[in-house]
Amino acid sequence: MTVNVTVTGAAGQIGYALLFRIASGQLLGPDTPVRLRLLEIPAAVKAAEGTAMELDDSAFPLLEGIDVTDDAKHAFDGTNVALLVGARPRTKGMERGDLLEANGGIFKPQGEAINSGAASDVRVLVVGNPANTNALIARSHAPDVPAERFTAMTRLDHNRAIAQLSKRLDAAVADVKKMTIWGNHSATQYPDVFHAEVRGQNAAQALNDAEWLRDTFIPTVAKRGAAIIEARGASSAASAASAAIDHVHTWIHGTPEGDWTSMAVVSDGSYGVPEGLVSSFPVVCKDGKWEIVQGLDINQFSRERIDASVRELEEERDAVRELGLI
Ligand SMILES: NC(=O)C1=CN([C@@H]2O[C@H](COP(=O)(O)OP(=O)(O)OC[C@H]3O[C@@H](n4cnc5c(N)ncnc54)[C@H](O)[C@@H]3O)[C@@H](O)[C@H]2O)C=CC1
Ligand SMILES: O=C([O-])CC(=O)C(=O)O
Repeated sequence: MTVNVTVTGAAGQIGYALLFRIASGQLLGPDTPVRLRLLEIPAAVKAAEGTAMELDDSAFPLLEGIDVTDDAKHAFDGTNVALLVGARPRTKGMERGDLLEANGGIFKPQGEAINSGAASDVRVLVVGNPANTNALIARSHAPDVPAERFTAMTRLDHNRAIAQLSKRLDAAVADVKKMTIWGNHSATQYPDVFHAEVRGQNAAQALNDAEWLRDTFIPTVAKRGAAIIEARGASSAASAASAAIDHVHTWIHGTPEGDWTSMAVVSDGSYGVPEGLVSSFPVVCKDGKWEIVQGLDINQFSRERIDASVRELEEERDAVRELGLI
């Protein structure tokens, strides 16, 4: 059956890297036809139409149709997978906190449109920053959609952490399992290697280097977004699109046996993260559903870092509450 996929911010740099991969079957699999709905602001509709022309020109066998619109209601009508990418990206020198107000207004009407028109199986991934809190806003305006369908992206952080660890241990990326990102998709995020495994061995033990972990690994992963901006003069785009593909593919098709992934999901109170916050956890996916991995032993070092990132999420929640956005 054909799956309707909505992409917001379709004319942006992530959109440009993402759409061709969706249309080629990498999001949903090689047997699933897809219909795309591209949502943009009026000023960027023409550019999105240009991308749609290129999608046509690629003659993707799985692509059944493309609609470009500036109307959120139309964009989300009957949607099965909604990728909320459109937002104001952080530019040089800008703090993520500044983004809250600029982006909050976008995600309220989009949540309402998802609530009123999306398919009953809709799955939502928020990529646009501040992703966790934007997901919180969208979710709070979609009371009829089950909370577990709203997620935010920390898969890029997860992939960055795997890449850094595999380099350090001279291991293949595929040899790293059970990486975890906790908390917010921001510089306070906590990439946790204490439960990770490299070639079957505990990663923290394999590293045996608390200093590198604390002073190099964690800040490198947590500040990678800023480092890319510094280097490219623009924020991560192809790697972000790749992580969005990974996130939804894993959600639908499942995590491999003996592994898990990281997703920011609506907290049920697990690991002391207040209920309702959209926070990153280790999750396993099966049959199109995610579940937080339970029972992990959290040491003091990890506890402090998880708590700090969760505190930031609470502050963001309080700020958008004050702005009347939730
Ligand atoms: N969660 C994550 O790991 C990552 C998140 N991001 C975030 O993703 C977002 C998009 O990044 P880029 O594509 O590089 O930005 P971009 O500026 O190239 O594109 C954003 C697009 O969104 C559109 N847009 C703005 N408001 C909209 C609305 N209300 N409805 C529909 N479209 C709208 C703009 O017209 C623009 O075309 C940014 O917020 C960025 O910070 C980027 C990298 C990683
Ligand atoms: O900070 C940004 O705008 C881009 C971002 O989220 C990342 O690269 O992780």
